[in-house]
Amino acid sequence: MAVYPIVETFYSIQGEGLYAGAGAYFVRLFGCPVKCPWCDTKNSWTGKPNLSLSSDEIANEASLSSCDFAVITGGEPTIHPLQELIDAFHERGIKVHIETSGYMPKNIEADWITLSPKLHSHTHESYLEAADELKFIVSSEDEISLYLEKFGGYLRGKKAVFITPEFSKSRDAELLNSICETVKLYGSPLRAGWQLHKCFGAI
Ligand SMILES: Nc1nc2[nH]cc(C(=O)O)c2c(=O)[nH]1
Ligand code: SF4
Ligand SMILES: [Mg+2]
Repeated sequence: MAVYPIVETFYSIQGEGLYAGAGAYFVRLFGCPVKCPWCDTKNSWTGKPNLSLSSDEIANEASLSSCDFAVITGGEPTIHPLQELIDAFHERGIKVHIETSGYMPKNIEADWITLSPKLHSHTHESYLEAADELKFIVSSEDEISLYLEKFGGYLRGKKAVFITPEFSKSRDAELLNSICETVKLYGSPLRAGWQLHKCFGAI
């Protein structure tokens, strides 16, 4: 049975994306080769994991909560062999959402895929095609244009494409205004994104 390096597991509300506001069981796996300078979970790739848990141990703990779905995040969770963990959740009737940057080629089947490609890192085509929703994390107006130039060909058919301010810029009036103007200009599937859990003081 696979054992996973864990930063933390917790039951909270999904703070991001189309499922924002729903109860979700989070599994934050350790390790990320992408190393974004503004990463808000640097403890997921610096230092060491806090514990190791098997797929059954993780899914058993989640099944004690009332969650409909688990969110496997990181770090970059897809550097680990995830299918066994996904199957363990499914055996217990829990759906699985994955948060990835698309760093690895897609080799898993999940119920929902949130892809947050990064401008400085390679994004595998397989995730760009399969993702249910996209999330562009932006630090400046220029980055909004760069994301749309680089990934504009993949927006069609997505359930939503969020443009979300990087957390230290989440009160930057100029950047927020640029996000609103971009959404107004292009329309669907673009949406202004936000981190709801941080407004609620949740993890
Ligand atoms: N509440 C909550 N929702 C989240 N959605 C995506 C998260 C992530 O860190 O990937 C996250 C997170 O860290 N907390
Ligand atoms: S891909 Fe995600 S976890 Fe990895 S450094 Fe970037 S923001 Fe942090
Ligand atoms: Mg987070």
